[in-house]
Amino acid sequence: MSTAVEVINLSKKFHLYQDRTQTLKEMIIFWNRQKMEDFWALRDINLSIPRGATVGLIGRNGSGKSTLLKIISRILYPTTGEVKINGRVSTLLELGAGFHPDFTGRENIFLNASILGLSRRETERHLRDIIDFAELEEFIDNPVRNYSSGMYVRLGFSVAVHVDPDILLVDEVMAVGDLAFQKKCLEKINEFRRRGKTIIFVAHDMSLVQRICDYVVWLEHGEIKAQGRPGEVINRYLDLVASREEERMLQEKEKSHGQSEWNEGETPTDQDAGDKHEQYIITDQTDPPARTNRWGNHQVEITAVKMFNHRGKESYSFECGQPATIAIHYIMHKPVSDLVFGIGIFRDDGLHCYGTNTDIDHFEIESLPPKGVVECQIQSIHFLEGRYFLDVAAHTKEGIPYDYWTRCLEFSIFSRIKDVGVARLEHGWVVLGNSERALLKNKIWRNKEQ
Ligand SMILES: Nc1ncnc2c1ncn2[C@@H]1O[C@H](COP(=O)(O)OP(=O)(O)OP(=O)(O)O)[C@@H](O)[C@H]1O
Repeated sequence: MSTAVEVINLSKKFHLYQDRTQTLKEMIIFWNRQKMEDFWALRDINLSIPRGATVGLIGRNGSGKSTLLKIISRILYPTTGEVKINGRVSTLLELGAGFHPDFTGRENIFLNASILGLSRRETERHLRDIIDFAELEEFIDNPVRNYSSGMYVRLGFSVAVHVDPDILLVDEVMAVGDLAFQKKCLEKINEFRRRGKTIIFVAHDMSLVQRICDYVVWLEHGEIKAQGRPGEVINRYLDLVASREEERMLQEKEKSHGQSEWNEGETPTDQDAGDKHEQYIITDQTDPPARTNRWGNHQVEITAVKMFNHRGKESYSFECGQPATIAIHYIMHKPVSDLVFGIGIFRDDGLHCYGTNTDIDHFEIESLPPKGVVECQIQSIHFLEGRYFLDVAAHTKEGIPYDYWTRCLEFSIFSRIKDVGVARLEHGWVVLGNSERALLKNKIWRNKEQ
């Protein structure tokens, strides 16, 4: 198979100017003393992309993906190394690149197409298709400075695909368009794949990369961390993202540790507790409480709350569907007979996602040591990707709080699948013909009768 793009020992250095002057006077005096630092955005990249491959460039912000794409499309030049290209390249980089804001959409089509190597006559031949694909008929003679970001991206994508390139380079612009346009872009990309074109695109949406790429290159600090089949590379990348997130959450928890502890003398009364509870519920409708909040009569005190992952390691970052354990450490200052432990999980926009307690779950607490740990063991935490907050409480069966602790900790969920909503429902899909459907109905009906 012949090679479409070959990147050989490529590195790119930027000069970063550290301008420390504060005033005009300082600028004039120190104009030639600006401190300049070298920054290597890419280091020793070697890649060989075969013709017809769809390649995803992944990596965290600032890892060098766009810089690599710009060098391949000859917008930037490498500091060392070289790029060999086999075929006509069309690029869709950041929003509005290659557009003049004062020109109309129509004028920009000609400008953009000429940058991408099309003659005026060729552009005229494709003009109708470009406008139709971009769905900009009504606005095509307006200056593009009046366009929305979605309109910009539609026009840019439309030109980029209609110049009939051999190699299509797309930075993460698809995320800007609406769902209908994203679908159209994907159809076009799939059509390109069928026609054996080479596509290199930058994406943060791993499910998209998984779906359409044959090959993935993962950049980290300007170097290739891994490359190969999408499943393997994406899993390694997501594992690293998850472990960094876990570290961050642990550090944040350590930082906030102690902030929510209450002082002996400040223990609120039951009356205060009732008031605060009400306050909390009201705030919860629109804006979750910004800080942790505690109240109760302190006969049973929650001394610490921790979360653990499926390996039993303390963790505040979980993959959707994995087990999670909430451990509530308590001390009983006075023996109590009707103790209930509860949890509440809130999304960062305040949505109450789940709540339960030992009473609802009919978990009878018969003899409780004066000091111990109660664990809520969740088999699969099915919330979708996002930030969540945990409330824990020890209270009587009537709901009188011994210790009620809102937002006692924050945790995050990440997911390799991009379904939407609040929680993942375990499900499957089947396709049935009409006769099978009828059989199935009969079966369900018979089952009901039994
Ligand atoms: N013209 C420039 N001058 C100086 N530094 C630059 C320039 N362009 C990019 N950089 C730096 O190079 C690094 C890589 O940037 P690049 O845009 O390639 O990253 P990226 O992986 O595409 O990030 P993102 O996912 O946020 O788009 C960043 O630290 C960025 O600040």
